[in-house]
Amino acid sequence: MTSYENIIVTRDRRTATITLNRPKALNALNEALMVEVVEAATTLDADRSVGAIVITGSERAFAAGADIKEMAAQSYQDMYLSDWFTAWDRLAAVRTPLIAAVSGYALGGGCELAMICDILIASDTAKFGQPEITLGVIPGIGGSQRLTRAIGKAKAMDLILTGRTISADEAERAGLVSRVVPAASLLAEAAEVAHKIAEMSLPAVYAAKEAVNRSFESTLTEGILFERRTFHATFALDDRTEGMTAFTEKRPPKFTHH
Ligand SMILES: CC(C)=CC(=O)SCCNC(=O)CCNC(=O)[C@H](O)C(C)(C)COP(=O)(O)OP(=O)(O)OC[C@H]1O[C@@H](n2cnc3c(N)ncnc32)[C@H](O)[C@@H]1OP(=O)(O)O
Repeated sequence: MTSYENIIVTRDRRTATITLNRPKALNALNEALMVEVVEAATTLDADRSVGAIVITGSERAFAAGADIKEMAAQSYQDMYLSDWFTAWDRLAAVRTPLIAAVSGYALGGGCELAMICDILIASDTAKFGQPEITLGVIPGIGGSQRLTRAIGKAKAMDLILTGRTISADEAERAGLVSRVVPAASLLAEAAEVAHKIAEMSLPAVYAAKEAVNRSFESTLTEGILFERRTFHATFALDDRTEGMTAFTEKRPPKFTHH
């Protein structure tokens, strides 16, 4: 496994965990950290023995946002010519399910990173927000789009225009978070979810993730057709035969991920 400066990557059975590790800066997302997260996630995504990836931070901060100190000296030309933040699109293209395990601050880019993930598990200490407006800028890693799709226009406008921070409970009520757990059990809960997903048929999991994500990109009619055709395609899988046979034989399935 590659060694990294700003993240730690660990493996456990068919799952992996990427831990953001810039504690002195509350895991602020500088360019180096961004490149490392994207490289680690795409490498794990290409490894068929990995069925789910957890992304987490520390107890105090998942990530306190994009690195303000790094951005402060940048000009418009720097941002535009380098297409700053475009690397995060490669994380969004990862096919392996991504589970964000969020404790403490998930602000600005930190909240946006969590929203790129497929399942967002928060500890009861988590705080979410898009405070970019307080810096004279706006979200830049998809916050205005993903937050609005997750919690609706009224609430997204409230957070993005005022920069206010919300608790884990408010985030769960708003639909941003899949579940809220005590801080002490956050990583165990995320690992359990990851292991459960990783036991499923990998191609069926990829197909399910793709179908859900398609709902954000298409009309209802197109999305339903995409789902139906993808469902039909699962009948080509050995795992589909195994799953249905195992059910009729009243035993757990043994998926081979084919
Ligand atoms: C612009 C786009 C597109 C996206 C963005 O994400 S912009 C950033 C959005 N995030 C923020 O505005 C949050 C900034 N951070 C804070 O408001 C506070 O740090 C806090 C409320 C999260 C925590 O406050 P606390 O008093 O507990 O801790 P600090 O002493 O303020 O922070 C510790 C240490 O971390 C550095 N830090 C924190 N956040 C960032 C950041 N986003 N970028 C760079 N550095 C950050 C902070 O400066 C301090 O380090 P020093 O002691 O060395 O100054």
